[in-house]
Amino acid sequence: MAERGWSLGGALRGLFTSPTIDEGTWDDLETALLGADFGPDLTDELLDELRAKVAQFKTTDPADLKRMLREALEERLAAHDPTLTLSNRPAVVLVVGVNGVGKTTTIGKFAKFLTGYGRTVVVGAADTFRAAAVDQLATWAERAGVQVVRPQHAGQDPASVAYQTVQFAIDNNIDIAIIDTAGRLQTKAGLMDELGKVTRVIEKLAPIAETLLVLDGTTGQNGVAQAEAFFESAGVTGLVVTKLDGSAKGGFVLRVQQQTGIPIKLIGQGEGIGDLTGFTPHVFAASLVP
Ligand SMILES: Nc1nc2c(ncn2[C@@H]2O[C@H](COP(=O)(O)OP(=O)(O)OP(=O)(O)O)[C@@H](O)[C@H]2O)c(=O)[nH]1
Repeated sequence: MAERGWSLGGALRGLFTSPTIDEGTWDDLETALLGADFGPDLTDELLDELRAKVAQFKTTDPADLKRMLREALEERLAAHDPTLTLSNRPAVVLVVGVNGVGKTTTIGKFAKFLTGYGRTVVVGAADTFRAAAVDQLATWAERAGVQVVRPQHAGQDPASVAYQTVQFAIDNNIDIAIIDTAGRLQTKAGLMDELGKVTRVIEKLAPIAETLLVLDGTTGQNGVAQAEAFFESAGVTGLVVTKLDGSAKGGFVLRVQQQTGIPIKLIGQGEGIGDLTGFTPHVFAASLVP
């Protein structure tokens, strides 16, 4: 398996080639986990658990420690169900997040991903604050080969564009309607309330299958705060972590899922249309600790 930028592989290399587990091993492991953005609490928790296991199995072999680390990560990553619930017809997916985290890009990639599984998709441009945002979504829709519902005039109420998108899906028998929303800071109460309105209006036509919060994988504790605020205002059902490519922050994925209890459902690893994958705990753990 090719090593990912967010893998711990590089940071752990020296550690697991030393002949025996000693105090230096634990110091180096702590540095590697903190550097990869697991955060202090999770890092301590992992170190305590691994020290106990190493003692229990009376091993001094770094290869055993490596396997135990991979297993500890996988067990935690698998504590939440990453399955996307898209069986309603139409399945409505609302995509939310702060500015610039990669919402629109994610929607383009997600539309392509779904059509690859034979699903029909329409995307709705309910980001009506910026004309450029609508054009950007339309460009991604074209690349993905799916239809787009645009606002009928500048500044149209985002809830009404969302409604029209779901109506379009119903009228045209389309499987999945994905709705792009404007980026908003989680601290702006008015904008967060607007998401509640978008949700209520959509639900006049169809239940929302998934509300996906897009998080930039390099934002650390602030990403956790974003997840908590959006969870309260918008009832987030899943997280999408983007920009993991070129970041050394793979630990963020576990940290944000563990601290918020919201499952990670998709992972973005690049700006290309194919750079989105489902989240498979086993595969992710094996990539983190190769
Ligand atoms: N490297 C990398 N870049 C990404 C990824 N996802 C998105 N981007 C880049 O992040 C930037 C912002 O992406 P957008 O999709 O416009 O973000 P947005 O959340 O829709 O932005 P607003 O509409 O302003 O809120 C763009 O330059 C994207 O190419 C990713 O997984 N990896």
